[in-house]
Amino acid sequence: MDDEQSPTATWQAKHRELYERATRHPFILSIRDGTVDFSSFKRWLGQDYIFVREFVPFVFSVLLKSWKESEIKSDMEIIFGGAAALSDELSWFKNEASKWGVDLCGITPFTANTEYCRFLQSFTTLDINYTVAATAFWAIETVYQESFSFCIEGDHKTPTELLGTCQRWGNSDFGQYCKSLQQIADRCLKKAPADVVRMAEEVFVSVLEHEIEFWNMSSSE
Ligand SMILES: Cc1ncc(CN)c(N)n1
Repeated sequence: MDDEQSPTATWQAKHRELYERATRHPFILSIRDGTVDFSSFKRWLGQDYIFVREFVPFVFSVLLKSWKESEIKSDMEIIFGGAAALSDELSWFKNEASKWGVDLCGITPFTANTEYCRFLQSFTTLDINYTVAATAFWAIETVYQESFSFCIEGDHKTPTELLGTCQRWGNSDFGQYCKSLQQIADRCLKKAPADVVRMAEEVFVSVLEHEIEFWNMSSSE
């Protein structure tokens, strides 16, 4: 797709500074240069497990909206693929937590996580349309894809213990999946009325802000 006609690519350029703060956060840079504090990684792991549990109903609500509102059948299949993968993802968190000695039952969500989860919940209502929800979904997945793929690209010094985590979201299949979500969002945005496009852009910015806060929370004491 031509970038000039892609609303999502236009926003990535327009909000470049914020976008870089979300996808090149110091926490991610510390993984890539090998200086990461493992206690920060463990904090991220426990908090992200809580987030992903909340992400499940969010993704299924996007799936439901696509079934109701999209005339393109492949949308549902792509989103269902993402939804189905979440079961494996939760198992991965449990496995990883036991490797790192993180007790997932004893974790209290930090404020940044609670606020992000509340934001996710706000999309599950019927009045939020498919275009806006699909844009949020694309943005959430893409921040992780761009962040973690950077940790395994080029001349990285990512610790061996963290390579599996980085590959989970940084692998090329996940990158392709994010591109498919971007195409869905772009197609919907191109035919959406101006107020919906405006709302979707606000949602894109909010996702970036929540992601930055999530990294901040993970990397601070
Ligand atoms: C905070 C956050 N953002 C995105 C993802 C990718 N699903 C995640 N696991 N956690």
